[in-house]
Parts: sequence; structure tokens; C-alpha cells
Amino acid sequence: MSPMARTALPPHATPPELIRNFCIIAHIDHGKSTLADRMLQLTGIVDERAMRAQYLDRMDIERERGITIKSQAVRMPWESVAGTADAAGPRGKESQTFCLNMIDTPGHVDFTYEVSRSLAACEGAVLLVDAAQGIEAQTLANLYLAMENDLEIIPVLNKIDLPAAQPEKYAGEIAGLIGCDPEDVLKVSGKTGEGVEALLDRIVEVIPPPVGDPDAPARAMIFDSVYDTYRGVVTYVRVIDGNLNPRERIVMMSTKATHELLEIGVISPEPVVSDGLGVGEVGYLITGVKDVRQSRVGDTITNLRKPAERALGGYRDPRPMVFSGLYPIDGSDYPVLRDALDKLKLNDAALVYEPETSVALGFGFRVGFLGMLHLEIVRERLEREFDLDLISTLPNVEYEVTMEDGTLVEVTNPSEFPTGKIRSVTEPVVRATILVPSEFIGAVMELCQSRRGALRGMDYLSEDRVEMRYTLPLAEIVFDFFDQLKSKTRGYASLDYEPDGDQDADLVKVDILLQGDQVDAFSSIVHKDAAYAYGVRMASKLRELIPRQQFEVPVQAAIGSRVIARETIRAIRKDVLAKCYGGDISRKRKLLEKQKEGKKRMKMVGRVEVPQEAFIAALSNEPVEKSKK
Ligand SMILES: Nc1nc2c(ncn2[C@@H]2O[C@H](COP(=O)(O)OP(=O)(O)OP(=O)(O)O)[C@@H](O)[C@H]2O)c(=O)[nH]1
Repeated sequence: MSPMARTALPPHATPPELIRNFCIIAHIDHGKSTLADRMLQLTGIVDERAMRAQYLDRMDIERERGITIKSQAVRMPWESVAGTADAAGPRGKESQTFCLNMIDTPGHVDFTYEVSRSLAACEGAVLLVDAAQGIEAQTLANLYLAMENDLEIIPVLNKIDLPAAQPEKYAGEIAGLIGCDPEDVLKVSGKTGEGVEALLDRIVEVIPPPVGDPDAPARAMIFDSVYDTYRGVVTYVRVIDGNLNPRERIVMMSTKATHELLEIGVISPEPVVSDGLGVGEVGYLITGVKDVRQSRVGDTITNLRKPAERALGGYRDPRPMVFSGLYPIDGSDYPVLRDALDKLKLNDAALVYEPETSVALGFGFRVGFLGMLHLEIVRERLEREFDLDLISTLPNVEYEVTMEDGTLVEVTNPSEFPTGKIRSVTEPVVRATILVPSEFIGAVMELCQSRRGALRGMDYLSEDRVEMRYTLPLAEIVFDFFDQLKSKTRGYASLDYEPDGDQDADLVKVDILLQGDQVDAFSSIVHKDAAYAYGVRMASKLRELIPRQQFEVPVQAAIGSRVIARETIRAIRKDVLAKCYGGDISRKRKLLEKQKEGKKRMKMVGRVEVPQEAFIAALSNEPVEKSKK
């Protein structure tokens, strides 16, 4: 039986006055998913037996890593005496059943674009802050997004059950930030459930009901679009005006494509079919579309029979920030990789890729990601769900090169960096916000300076916590900056950033050559001042990793034709039979067979045989000893 059967209100009949659309915004790990779990339980749509932690995180990877990647929207009934059906009238004494639509959002900086989409579908936001940690960088970033969207904000301190919780101190901090009374900051524990009922009442009380014209032509905003193997694309919408009904024909306003509404429903917390969606309601649609790109997030859906004239304001498209080459270790897996990427793309509109070939690695794809976590997740899903073994090249950002003759070249793969007369190179920069206890200001400044950062401003949130704002090149922060920041501040710093255009930079391409042949997979674009160190590091890493050959192999790092570092792999004649005196011929044959096997896993770069593992190890960020294991 569907859990929705217990809900008193049939979805289509919910008057807007009884609807509250809200989201929970927080820094990563401040407990959104846990709080969402408690709400599902308290509102009775998931019972004790069916409950599992992080109920709404449906992907395996989300559950294992304990993070939310995709937004989720869920409908919950909540009986409350707070609030009133008539906003102008007196507070209703009798309790009423309200319909709460909660949109759970991801917390990681890579997925900020998912957050901004969810916010646009709500009237209010629960700003959740860990009572043992206080405000962090993403708390601020999300709060500003919510304010831009004119949302009603409910400040809440979570994890008050923790012995280290300091609710009074942090209530003051939050009150200072959003300009409310510290008394108004609710205190809850997602773990024990304390205070969660009061929070649900507060949501009903202060978040305004949706407004829209029920008689106007339908307009619904797509805020998510997910590919389901069995049902095709499931589109999540929030209805602004009018209503959507099953069997109607709808129009996607940006593409003018028309589809029939095969199914309409709400998520509560499993899909429940409904007889339509009215003003302010949040639910899902199935139209038989097979690709998420045909049901674009941010698009407006209207009715074919009585179409709306103007579309709603859309969202910014997610823009890939980090690029990396993905190659199958076994070249014959290339078609599998292509199909796998096509399938992931159905569900991940932010993923972009195009085929590329590398002399060293064969056929593969250049793939664009939102950030390093996105990269890791896509890679893990490819390996796990499609059983692929992959090599990924060193990630890089996108550069724009202007040649002397004025032509513009966009570079997403370092080996495509043009040779010849270059006028200028630009790289993407970000506006970063770092929150730290004031004792670490020096350490953060030192780190940011070493990453070519420029300090833009600094504010004290309380007497011992500081917000520092920097402009930093994206390339300097996407890879290991966060780890460095954490280790230099004993784990206390938090970071958030957003793109902030491009800047000119003194960048060069460093090539790696084996016996004079360039190995394209190892080329990298680096700042002039860091080029020498990069060259030396790669050359010595490769000397360690590539086995000795029958002849001497020079490993060189070069900028254009200028060699900046050199190592030599000394010659050796590898005689596998050396230790096999006389004796059994079949044993010798076996050894030679084995040697042949090993050779198959070698890649030839010019005359040099490079084992597959050497590529993987050299391209990983780890030092040789660790990656060799
Ligand atoms: N003691 C205590 N721990 C909590 C509470 N709420 C959450 N946690 C713990 O905090 C950690 C993070 O909680 P999540 O709910 O996964 O955090 P999240 O904000 O959803 O994380 P993302 O989905 O990655 O953004 C988990 O280990 C939870 O068990 C609470 O009220 N008290």
C-alpha cells in the first residue's frame, strides 16, 4: 500500500493557502538529510519499519559517502493550529492539515546549481546550522542565494544533543547575520527529534503560502529532471499558475516541443499518482521523453490548448569547470564507455563530453565536470555501474588563448594549447569565501598568496571568527586547495566559491618527452613560476615508474623547445631466463609466455614501452611510493 493513502488531502484539491513550499539549506554535514528523515517520520509518511537513514538519498553513492547529490522534493501532511487558511483573518483555533513540500538540496560546492534551482521553487528556507560548528562558508553562500530569491528564512540550530554544542553562542552569530532576535533561532536535534515538531509548526506559521492565478493558462517551472530506467524521464515541477492534468498535451516553452502528460503525481516519499497539480503544488510529470535534455531544467511548461504567453524566468545553465580525459584501460572497452557516458548524461545535464584521441592512451573522451567531487562521482559510477577500468588524465580548467593575429582558441585539453605567437592567455577565476577562527588568518593568507590569490576583504562574524574573501584562479583551488586549507587550519576552515569571470595570466604549457617523443597525456598548463617545479616532479616520477629498457631513455620536461628538466632511465637487457639454469624447458617456455602477456599491457610511446600502471600512477596526484602500491 502506498504511504500516501493515509494523507487526508487529495493532491489536486489542496488550496494554495494550505501549501507551504520550503527547502533546507545548510553547510555540508550540518545535518539536512537527518532532519529531513525526522520530518518524514513525524509527519507519518514513512513508518518506523520502512525508515532508513538518509531516506531521500536514493543513489548508492549518496548513501555510502553520506552526501546528497540530487535534489529531492517530498510532500508531507502536517496538522497544525498555527497559521490560518485566511491570511488576513484571526489565527485559526482549530487545527488544519497543511501540505508541506520539502525540497532537500545538496550541500557540496560542486552542486550549488542544484541548490539555486530548488530555491526558486520555494517561498521559504530553513537555514540549518550545526550548533557545535556555527556558521560556515556554505551557510553564507546558501543564505545569500535564499535572500536573492526573496525567501522567508527560518534560522535553526541543529545537533543540540551534542555535548560540544554551543547554541547560545551561535544563536547570537546567526542573529547578527540575518538581523533577528537570538530568541527566534529555533534549536533542534535531527538525531533525537527534539524541537522538530516546533519547527514544522513554525514553517506553517511564517512561510507564506504560494500565490498564483488558478484561472490563468498553466505555467510550471521544471526544477529537476531525472532519468529512470523503467519510466523514462521524470520531470519535477512547481506549478506557478493554472493547473496541469493527466492526458493533456503540454508545451516546453523554450523548445516548443509538445508532449502528452502520461502521468502526474507527487512524491510522498514514494511516487503517488494524482489527478493533477494546481497552483503552488510540487510534483512530477512523465511524458515519455527519453532524454533529460528534452525536459530542460529551468524551462517553463504550459498547456497546448491554452498556452501562456510568457515563460517564467529560467535558471543559469550549469557550466563545466574542470576537464579531464577519460580513457578505457582496455582499448576495446571504448564503445562501452561511450554508451555509459550517454546513459549518465540522461540523468546529469551538467555532464559534457566529446571524443578525443591520445597518442599514448588511445581513444577516449574529454569530459567536463562541475568540480572535483563531480569528477570523482562520475568516474566511480562509470567504473561501478558499467564495470569499466579507466585512466583519467590530470584535470585542468578551460583557458582562452588569443593569438597575435587576433584568433581566439579555447583550450580544454593541454595538448591543444597552440604553438606560435600568443598575445595573451586568460584563465577562469573564482570569488572565494573562507571562514576561519581568527588565529588562522596568517595561515590562510600564506596559502592563498602561494596560490596567486588576491585578498578582497575581511569581516569578523564574532570576536574569534572571520570571513575572508579572496579572488583566486580556479586552477589553483579545484585540486588540493581544500585539503591544504583544512590541514593548515586544523580542520576549522570552510570554503565556498563561485565563478567570477576570467583574468590574464602568465601561463605556459609544459610537455613531457620520452626519448624525444612527446607524451600528450602528460602535458599540462601551469603558471610560469610553477613550470620548473612541475617539470622536475614529473620527470623524476616517471623515472621511478617506467621500467628500464634495452636502451637508455631520456625523460625530459620542456616548454616549447626549451628543456627545463631531465632524468635518464638507464639501459638494461631484461633476461627473464637469467635465473633459470638448465633444467626443464617447459618452465622456460612458461616464463617467456608470461613475459609476452606482460607486454600486452604495455603502451608504446615511440620505442619506449610504458606499463599501464605507470600512466595511472604518474597521472594521479599522489607521490610515487604511495601510488605504486
Ligand atoms: N549528534 C547529532 N548528530 C547529527 C544530528 N544531525 C545529523 N547528525 C550527524 O551529522 C552527520 C551529517 O548529517 P547529514 O544529515 O548526512 O548531513 P547533510 O547536511 O545532509 O549532508 P549533505 O547531504 O552531504 O549535505 C551524520 O553523521 C549525522 O548522523 C543531530 O541532531 N545530532
